[in-house]
Amino acid sequence: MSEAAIHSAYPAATTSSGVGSGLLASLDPLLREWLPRQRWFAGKGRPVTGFTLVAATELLPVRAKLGLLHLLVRAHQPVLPTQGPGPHPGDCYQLLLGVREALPPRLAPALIGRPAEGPLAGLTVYEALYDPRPAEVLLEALRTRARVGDLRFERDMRQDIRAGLVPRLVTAEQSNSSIVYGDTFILKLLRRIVPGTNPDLELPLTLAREGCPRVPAPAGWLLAENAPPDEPYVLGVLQPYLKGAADGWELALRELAKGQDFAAEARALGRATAEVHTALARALPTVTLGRQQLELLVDGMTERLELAVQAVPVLRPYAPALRTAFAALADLAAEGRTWTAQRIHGDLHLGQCLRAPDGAWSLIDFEGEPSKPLAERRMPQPVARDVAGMLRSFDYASHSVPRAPVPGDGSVPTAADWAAKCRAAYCSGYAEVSGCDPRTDPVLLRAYETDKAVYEVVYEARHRPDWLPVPMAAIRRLAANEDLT
Ligand SMILES: Nc1ncnc2c1ncn2[C@@H]1O[C@H](COP(=O)(O)OP(=O)(O)O)[C@@H](O)[C@H]1O
Ligand SMILES: O=P(O)(O)O[C@H]1O[C@H](CO)[C@@H](O[C@H]2O[C@H](CO)[C@@H](O)[C@H](O)[C@H]2O)[C@H](O)[C@H]1O
Repeated sequence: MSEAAIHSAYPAATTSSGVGSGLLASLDPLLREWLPRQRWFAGKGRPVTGFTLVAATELLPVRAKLGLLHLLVRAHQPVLPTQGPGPHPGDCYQLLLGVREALPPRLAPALIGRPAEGPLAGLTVYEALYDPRPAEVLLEALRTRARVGDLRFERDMRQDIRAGLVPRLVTAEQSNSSIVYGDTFILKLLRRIVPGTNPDLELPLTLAREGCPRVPAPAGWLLAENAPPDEPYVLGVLQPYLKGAADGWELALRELAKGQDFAAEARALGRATAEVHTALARALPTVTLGRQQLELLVDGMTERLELAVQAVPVLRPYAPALRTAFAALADLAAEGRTWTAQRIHGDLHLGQCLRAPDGAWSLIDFEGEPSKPLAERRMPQPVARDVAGMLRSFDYASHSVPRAPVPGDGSVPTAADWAAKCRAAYCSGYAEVSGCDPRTDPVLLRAYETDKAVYEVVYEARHRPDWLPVPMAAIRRLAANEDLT
């Protein structure tokens, strides 16, 4: 499809235009009900009290047989005491809405509703990504570098993107939404949108330029320009699809269930992590963290702990002991220790690692912790933070597979043995490539593992309460200062 065939009717950033507000008013009651049910909705547990339209673009005309609306919508919610001082404008979400007269039965699960009034009155509105046709429009727009209103579709011309690749929506649990095209490319559409350079595009582009093969090189990307406050929004990234790849989490659970160890893969993962870190340190600035910076880092960890205690009160009894892990780091800084910081992945765990059928590992999803401000996610940090994320993940895996009771005579490895072996192998692999074994800095590692476990407690309480016992078990061990490596 040519750019001309993609129709743009609404002016971009239609916050105050008559069409824009009429459109949102008609969608408001439907979105209030539908949005909080989505896996990627970040404001769970608080009602949505209203919406503001940030931008609306008509990718296919809504009065045609099939309409496609691209919306950036700010959802307003009551502010939590833990959110600190404002302003709190509400989270901005990217929505792709299909519009038809009636939904064919195969699209029934995608239904959002039928607006009673406004420009869409009498039509059926649904989640467009379930529908192949709108998904095709997105790929075609990337392929042809279309510009529609303020939407800018870009691509790397060195990668061949064939026309007509068949789309399918990824149904796995994720924080955003992804579409696979013909088992060749995968398009991740970010859901909670923040202005500015998004590391999910920035870091894979940087690594591709560095020739690092551990990350699929972006083939296309979608931006919104001129969105307030005048910084582009990164809305999506197209990357080569690693066909037949399995993620580290699936593989680890499979091996655990069979009673097999995972040390060889853990070592390969350590090597892959170090390759990525080494390339990032080459390409982007590194800084030295001295006493002052360390104090800020430790303050951040401590503050996150305090907020977590308020949000998830079962943490409270462990808080004093957990604080000592952070204080020990501050003590080292006070003695004059310094650390190097660089750009890192920021939310590394087994689910972010894909093993191709040939055994090669790739890292994906460089968005960082989605709940953190973008500026914080893009700050140089010690590599120990990513390492700690992976170490936590081996622990998560070992606690997630129900196993028959083990004899206790050492003949069958316990979950703890399994995780310990993975941890050691991962650190050895990391050291083989980087020349630096993360275990030689146990205070830093412990502080980051504690910080991560605290994050996980909040994450699980909010998104998957059944999983809460997994990070809580780690919290108990970290608080008891048990040897983790
Ligand atoms: N390049 C890729 N090749 C194959 N599968 C991928 C690729 N990138 C992501 N995936 C799969 O897509 C899903 C979502 O990817 P991810 O980037 O982690 O999204 P999110 O940030 O929404 O969690 C994961 O299940 C992952 O395994
Ligand atoms: O992959 P995302 O960017 O969506 O990351 C978030 O969700 C993860 C869960 O899907 C969560 O990871 C936690 O659970 C994993 C098992 O499902 C485990 O491997 C990780 O170690 C654990 O942290 C992640 O923290 C969150 O940011």
